[in-house]
Formats: sequence, C-alpha cells, structure tokens
Amino acid sequence: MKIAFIGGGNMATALIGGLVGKVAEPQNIHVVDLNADSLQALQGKFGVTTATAIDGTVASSDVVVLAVKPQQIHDVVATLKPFIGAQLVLSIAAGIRIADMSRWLDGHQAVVRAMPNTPALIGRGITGVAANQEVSTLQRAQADSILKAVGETVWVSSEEQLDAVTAISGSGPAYVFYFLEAMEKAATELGLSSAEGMQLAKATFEGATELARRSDESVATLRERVTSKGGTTYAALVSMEQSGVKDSIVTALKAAAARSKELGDEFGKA
Ligand SMILES: NC(=O)C1=CN([C@@H]2O[C@H](COP(=O)(O)OP(=O)(O)OC[C@H]3O[C@@H](n4cnc5c(N)ncnc54)[C@H](OP(=O)(O)O)[C@@H]3O)[C@@H](O)[C@H]2O)C=CC1
Ligand SMILES: O=C(O)[C@@H]1CCC=N1
Repeated sequence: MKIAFIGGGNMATALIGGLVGKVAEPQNIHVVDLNADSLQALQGKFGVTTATAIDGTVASSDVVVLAVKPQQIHDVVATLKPFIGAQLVLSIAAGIRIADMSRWLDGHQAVVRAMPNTPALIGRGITGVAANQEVSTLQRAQADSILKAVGETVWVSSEEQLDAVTAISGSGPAYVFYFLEAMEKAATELGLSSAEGMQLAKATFEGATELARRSDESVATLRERVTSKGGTTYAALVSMEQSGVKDSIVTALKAAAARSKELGDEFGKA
C-alpha cells in the first residue's frame, strides 16, 4: 500500500511509527508538510519520502491521510483536489465532516473520518472510524489496517458519534494526564516526593485499567472492592461526590463533544 500524509505533526508521526515496515515499506510512505525541519526528522527516523508541497507521489498513492489541523483542512483539500482520483481520503481532523470534505473534492470521493489518540505513539491507541458510501470494502480494510497499526479500531454506525468518540478517547489521554497531575500534587502535599507520587499514580492507573480490562466484573464492583466501609477510599469518594467530581467530568466531556460539533459547523461552511 502507498500512503501519503498531508501534515507531518504529532498524530502523523505516531501513525507513521506504527505503519513503517508493518503495513507499508518506508519508501511507500510519503509525507507533505510545510516545515522542512519536521520532514527531515521524519525522513531520518523512518526513511519515508517527503515534500514541502503536494506532488505526483500523492497522486499515485492508494490512501491520502489528512493530518493537518481542522482549520487547515479546507485549504489543504482545495490544493489536493487536482491530485485526487481513486484514492481513499482518510481524515483524522477533529470535527470536520465527511460530507464537507467530499463536497470540497467535487463529490463522490471515498472519504473515511477517524479519531485516533496519542497512545498510538506506543501502539496502544484507540481510533473511532466512520466511512461514506463511496468507500469500498477494500478501502475500509486499508483504513482499518493503517489505524490498527497503532492500536484498536472502533467503527461507529453514524458519523455523528465521532463527536462523542473525540470527547471520550480522542481527548481522553489529556484527562488521564490531568488526573495524574492531581495525584502527584496531592502526593507532594502529603509529604511524598514528586517522583514517588508520579510512580505511585502511574502504576495505579496502569494496574487498575488492566484489572478492569481483564475482569468480568463491572468497574462499579471493582471500585466497591477497594472501598472498605468507613475506610480511607470511602472518605475520598464521599469527598469527590460532595465536590461533584463525576458530574464535572460528564459536563467537561460534553463540552469536548460540543466543540467537535462546533469545529464541523465552523470550518465545514466553506
Ligand atoms: N493531537 C492529538 O491528540 C490528536 C489530534 N487529532 C487531529 O489530528 C490533526 C493533526 O493534529 P496534530 O498532529 O496534533 O497537529 P500538528 O500541528 O502537530 O500537525 C499538523 C502539521 O501539519 C502541518 N501543516 C499545516 N498546514 C499544512 C499544509 N497546508 N500542508 C502540509 N502540512 C501542513 C503543520 O505545520 P505547522 O505546524 O507549520 O502549521 C504541522 O506540522 C488535527 O486535525 C487534530 O484534530 C486527532 C486525534 C488526536
Ligand atoms: O484537542 C483536539 O482538538 C485534538 C482532537 C482530539 C485530541 N486532540
């Protein structure tokens, strides 16, 4: 498979890291970015080919991955249009809708929209995916193999659900890091060193999520098992409930989903 990336930033780098040698040979991965330094770094690290403008290699690729910021997608697609024939266009931009990208490509173009996350960098990502009618079975399989190179995929039945996927798993790593930062802060205020706090917090997250993944029991049951009556966990959870932590998290994630929809409205008008 020949794959062209438009945009060689954080997420493109994570995807390329998973793809090289597994799904595509480095000489079949082409990256277009405006920044020559980023391109040189990608070339040096992975052996991919690069260019500072969309070119014939993009035209002859099987899949074109759009990995620029949502506000850049319209202009990139406009520049890309003359180079697009039968390729699959795979966008990872938050919010930008398939119908809008298809319209900017004069319609009927096979477009897949995906929402990965940064644990892709270590092959532990999870990506929500949706496709339009023009995407063939082969192209679905191509998109799936690209995204599976860096973790799991979840194909959603309706594209609108990608706003929710963005709120849960796309932005999700940031919430986990935020929680780790809070645990580290608490650790230092309670007399541990910052390094000790972070070690304890990271291992706890890893152990708890792995336990939840492997267990047949619900996370509520697993939580109850930690919570001795009148004990320490109970004290913490009562405090969290009184502060409305769970409701605040739900409200925050709804804000992320709303922003994803808003990005689609804002940058899809063109
Ligand atoms: N980061 C994340 O956790 C996730 C991001 N996404 C989505 O992935 C997309 C990329 O995000 P991310 O990798 O973080 O962003 P980055 O800013 O790291 O990468 C985007 C890259 O595209 C370059 N670029 C800008 N305009 C063009 C152009 N016209 N032609 C070629 N390259 C161009 C940028 O250069 P310059 O910096 O010079 O502008 C930059 O190097 C976004 O749409 C985002 O919504 C999806 C899931 C998770
Ligand atoms: O914050 C953002 O908009 C992007 C999309 C999901 C993660 N980062």
